[in-house]
Amino acid sequence: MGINFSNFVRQLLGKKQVKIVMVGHPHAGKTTILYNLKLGEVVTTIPTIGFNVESLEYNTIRFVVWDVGGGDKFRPLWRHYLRDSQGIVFVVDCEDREVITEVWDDLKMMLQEDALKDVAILVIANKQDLAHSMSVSELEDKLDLSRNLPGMRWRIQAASATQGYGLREGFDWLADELAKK
Ligand SMILES: Nc1nc2c(ncn2[C@@H]2O[C@H](COP(=O)(O)OP(=O)(O)OP(=O)(O)O)[C@@H](O)[C@H]2O)c(=O)[nH]1
Ligand SMILES: [Mg+2]
Repeated sequence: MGINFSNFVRQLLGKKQVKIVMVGHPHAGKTTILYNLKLGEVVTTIPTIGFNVESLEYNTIRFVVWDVGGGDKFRPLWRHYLRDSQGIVFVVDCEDREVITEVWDDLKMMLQEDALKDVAILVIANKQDLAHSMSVSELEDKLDLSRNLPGMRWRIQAASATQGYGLREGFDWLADELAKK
């Protein structure tokens, strides 16, 4: 029979639900991304105090996406949000070449935790619509993901949350990776 048993059970029980946590520097575009994917439109945002959480439906998966404020006050709390997540979306404002290192150093430390060794990491190289933004290859050099995340699943996706491109491709990759487990 061609039917896979776990898919069959899933059809009976409903979609597989996974927790995704979106982190990044303040102003990187996390909330804009969340609501673009949820509502299909660009909403006016204010800096997130605490978090927003929304569910997004994919074919066989329901993402529960936590968009956590990037401000200094909230960054120490990322670790708690990340703890039981299956996917991490790291959003980078590619127009800003200075701030990335500091946030990446924090996140790299958190990713050392054993509980996170199986997470899939989607890096959104956001604000590609701006003339002087870093390209994907420049960002890849800066983050040095192969060296910093040995053995982990990751992808860098060029995107513009305000223009609406790149987001679907990135989250499709995440859904494919997480459907495998
Ligand atoms: N040009 C451009 N602007 C963007 C893009 N994505 C987001 N923005 C703008 O960047 C600003 C900050 O976006 P937010 O989504 O609030 O950023 P955030 O990462 O949620 O910030 P915090 O909640 O403070 O952590 C807003 O003015 C957005 O319209 C993009 O792809 N291109
Ligand atoms: Mg926000």
